[in-house]
Amino acid sequence: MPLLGCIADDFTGATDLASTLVRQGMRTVQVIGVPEGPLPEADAVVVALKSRTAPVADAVAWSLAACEALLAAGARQIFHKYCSTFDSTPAGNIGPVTEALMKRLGASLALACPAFPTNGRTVFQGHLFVGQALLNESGMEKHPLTPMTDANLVRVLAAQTDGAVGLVPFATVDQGAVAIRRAFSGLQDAGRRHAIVDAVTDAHLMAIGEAASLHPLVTGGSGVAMGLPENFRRAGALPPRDDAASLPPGGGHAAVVAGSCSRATLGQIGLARDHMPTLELDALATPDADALTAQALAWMDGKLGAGPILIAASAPPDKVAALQEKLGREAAGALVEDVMARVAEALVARGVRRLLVAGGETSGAVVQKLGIATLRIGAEIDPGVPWCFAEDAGLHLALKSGNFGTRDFFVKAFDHV
Ligand SMILES: Nc1ncnc2c1ncn2[C@@H]1O[C@H](COP(=O)(O)OP(=O)(O)O)[C@@H](O)[C@H]1O
Ligand SMILES: O=C(O)[C@@H](O)C(=O)COP(=O)(O)O
Repeated sequence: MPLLGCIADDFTGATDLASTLVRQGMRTVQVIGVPEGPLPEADAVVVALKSRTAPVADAVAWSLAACEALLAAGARQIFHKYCSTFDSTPAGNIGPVTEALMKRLGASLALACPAFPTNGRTVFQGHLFVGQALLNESGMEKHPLTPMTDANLVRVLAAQTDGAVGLVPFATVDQGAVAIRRAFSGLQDAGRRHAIVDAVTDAHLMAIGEAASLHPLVTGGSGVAMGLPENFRRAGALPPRDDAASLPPGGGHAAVVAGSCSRATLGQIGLARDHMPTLELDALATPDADALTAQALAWMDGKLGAGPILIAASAPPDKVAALQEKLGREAAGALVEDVMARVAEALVARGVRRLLVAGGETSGAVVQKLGIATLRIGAEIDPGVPWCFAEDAGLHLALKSGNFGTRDFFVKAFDHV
């Protein structure tokens, strides 16, 4: 019976969260899509949805169905995981999904904290920073699907929900769990339904987690989940675990599939070009899924075996914008996702058993195409990106958030499996 039931709005985010929970001593399993049968035995179950950019009604319906399955399995607390860069549109989906879960769980206030200090995401006076830059000057303002043009999270969340949004500021968070809990009560009394919570350090995240021990719903990035396992340990519900991150040894061919257009991923591709056979598909020159897939299939034959290979569709903002102008934002994304999913399927059919996918939506498309049902979580390559094992497919998978990982990530990742 899981103690913590988690609903993640994309697949890289789900492995990021699962990895955090494993590090904090919870046996954690990631389930792909709304669970249909009985849930695997674990301390925490993370349901990975591809709901970040889905229509609001779909995102709400899938999240509620996932919540239902987690509650039926016995989960005592629900965690709604979204991106540490608060990726969303004015329509949602962070606000509407949170509201729907609050109603289902009878929660009168939900905290919202995307901070992930280890990866440079901090929240101060309600403003989200990526490194030293405000969110809207971090490159995220050019994201292909969820451009983030405002760093003021109180304002961003308020645009997505009718529920009033308040702030628990740094000065309160820095005083610890008791002060934070008092601030939650104050906001609730003042009629707020949502509380953006500042956090600059892991100690802040631990204190926020402690203050939320009795909240039926917690929302945020993987960082704020860090403080939740300790609540269960304190209550005597979570025994010590020491084998949480072991996976079977990896083998077979190795490949990277990249569909993220983030600054970090573009840099990683730039470095990997000098280290592995690399194909860069040009979706703008060939805006046709069948033709792009055929190019990739023709190229990969004969390349597999000696070491990892890389196939990328990633492009800089001007080329992404040009393709979107031609096809529309969603159609452009969907076209490239379809190509990358078919490329991944072909790679696996040719013996790839260690597959690294860059990009959240891209990972969702790939994992769905491969028909994977569950993932076991292993050790991290870099913060937020673990190797995982898909038992049903006999496949090691790493799902890299576009923004995560050092510049040599694609090269070093295969030393870890
Ligand atoms: N050359 C391109 N032109 C337009 N869109 C692209 C291109 N390459 C990738 N994309 C799309 O950009 C989106 C990137 O999102 P995602 O995979 O979530 O990456 P990230 O993790 O960086 O957010 C996907 O929908 C992908 O299909
Ligand atoms: O919280 C994060 O930053 C990640 O876990 C995440 O959600 C990544 O999303 P993508 O950048 O779309 O991969």
